[in-house]
Amino acid sequence: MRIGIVGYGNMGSAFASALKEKTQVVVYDVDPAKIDRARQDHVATTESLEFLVWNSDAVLVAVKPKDVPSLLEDLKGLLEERLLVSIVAGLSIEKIQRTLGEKKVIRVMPNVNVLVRRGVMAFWASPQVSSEEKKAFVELFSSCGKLYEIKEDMMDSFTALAGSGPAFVFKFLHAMALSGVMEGFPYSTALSIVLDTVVGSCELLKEMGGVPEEWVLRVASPGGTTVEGIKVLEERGFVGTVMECVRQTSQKAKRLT
Ligand SMILES: NC(=O)C1=CN([C@@H]2O[C@H](COP(=O)(O)OP(=O)(O)OC[C@H]3O[C@@H](n4cnc5c(N)ncnc54)[C@H](OP(=O)(O)O)[C@@H]3O)[C@@H](O)[C@H]2O)C=CC1
Ligand SMILES: O=C(O)[C@@H]1CCC=N1
Repeated sequence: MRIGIVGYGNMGSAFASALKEKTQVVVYDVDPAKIDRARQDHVATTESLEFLVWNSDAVLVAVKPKDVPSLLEDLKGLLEERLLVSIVAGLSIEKIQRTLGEKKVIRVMPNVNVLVRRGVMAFWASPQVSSEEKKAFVELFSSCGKLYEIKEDMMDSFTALAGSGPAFVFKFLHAMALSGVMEGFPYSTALSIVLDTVVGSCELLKEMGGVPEEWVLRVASPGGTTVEGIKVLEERGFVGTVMECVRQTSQKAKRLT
């Protein structure tokens, strides 16, 4: 499955870097600086959308929601039997088909971790996509990380948890690293300590199983240090704040396009 990527920004470049190891990839971007960057990254480029489509089996749409309407108009009439893979947040298959007609569309919600082949992605295919095409898509995109097939009505929730999720994790990492600075460590040392702690905790949970709260109790010794910190998180509504953060993010996805 040859892939043509429209938009070489954060996500287009992440997918290009992962997919070019597995298949033929060509990218197109309206910004000449992005085309230059793609060339520096040794990714094949084109300055023509037509060329990109004609030389692809699947076209990956990686532009911002505001740029989608005009791009879909440009793709109309070009796509023919090719697959359209959209990673645009909040953009339903129905909205895409309203412009393009009943084309083959796979809606994907990835996250930036595709850059290191550890993406967490969900997808949902329109009925026009054959089981062979779906299989080929799954095989290829699995090289970018983990794929979940979910119903389209859960896509906005997935966007909040996994698509935006890395930003929330990075905010937490920064907060912990700053705490380390307050305790007297240089920022870089504090960040390294925090990263190792977070990665180790995730690996422990994945390997040993159980739910996070069980492990909280294993860390928090009776009358010890940890429980003092937990009390502050409880008093300041940490869990509720995170839940509201995900809910607001998910709701925004519904208003995006
Ligand atoms: N960033 C993330 O972590 C995630 C993003 N997404 C989705 O991925 C999509 C892309 O996001 P992101 O990579 O961050 O965006 P970026 O702005 O980094 O990249 C988009 C690129 O597409 C270019 N572009 C705009 N219009 C066109 C066009 N008609 N043809 C070709 N290129 C065009 C833009 O140029 P210019 O800047 O000049 O407009 C820009 O270089 C969004 O729809 C977003 O919802 C999904 C999951 C995660
Ligand atoms: O912030 C956004 O709109 C996109 C979608 C998920 C992550 N970034």
